[in-house]
Amino acid sequence: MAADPASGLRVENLAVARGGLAVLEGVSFALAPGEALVLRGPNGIGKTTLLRTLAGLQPALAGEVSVPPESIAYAAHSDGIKATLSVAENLRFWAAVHGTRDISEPLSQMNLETLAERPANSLSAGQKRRLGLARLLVTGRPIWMLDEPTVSLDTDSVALFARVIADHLGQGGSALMATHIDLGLVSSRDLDLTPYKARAPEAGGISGAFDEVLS
Ligand SMILES: Nc1ncnc2c1ncn2[C@@H]1O[C@H](COP(=O)(O)OP(=O)(O)OP(=O)(O)O)[C@@H](O)[C@H]1O
Repeated sequence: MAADPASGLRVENLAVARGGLAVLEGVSFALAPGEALVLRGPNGIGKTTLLRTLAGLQPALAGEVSVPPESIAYAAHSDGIKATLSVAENLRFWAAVHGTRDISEPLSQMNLETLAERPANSLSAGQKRRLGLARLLVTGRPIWMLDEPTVSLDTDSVALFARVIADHLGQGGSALMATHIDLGLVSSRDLDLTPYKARAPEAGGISGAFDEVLS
């Protein structure tokens, strides 16, 4: 049986793949309630792939994850926004899906009150990003996974976002983030994924045969 999400997230010996090829192998870490962990590593190392796997959007090649995807709220680049619904309708939709609370607090926390009746497809990139982050608040899920959450956000919105994360951590939530900026969170740690880069397939395998055709 899966562990209680309140006891945090443990990942052991995880291997993940993209496009049919192993990207990361042997990834192990723990994320305690109240803690933020920032994934680091060069472009293409597998930060997004790791987040997608933990969120249950794709299967792992190997390894153990201590909590089910239902404990995790994932915010990706595309944010899951319904373009033809208004900001408020988007949040009401997600609140209904997750059986959670009123949307007024998330609207105010992400500074979206004056945009509540605007169709989502008329928002700027940064405003869309704020709506995607407000969605996290209505999920009521304890573990947030965020892929470059501050892209397109202006300085004030980054500060707003950092406050929302700090509140979430203060309430016993946790956050796993791929971000290149320093959010100034007191309790955050870094996890460099570079040492977990999967070994290249053996020469003579499919890619080896492909090289021979090209040469
Ligand atoms: N749809 C796809 N099909 C095949 N390969 C993919 C696909 N998306 C990503 N990849 C490859 O998978 C590997 C891991 O990509 P991923 O997006 O997880 O890296 P990342 O660390 O998040 O990168 P970045 O810092 O650039 O966002 C890369 O080599 C990438 O080229």
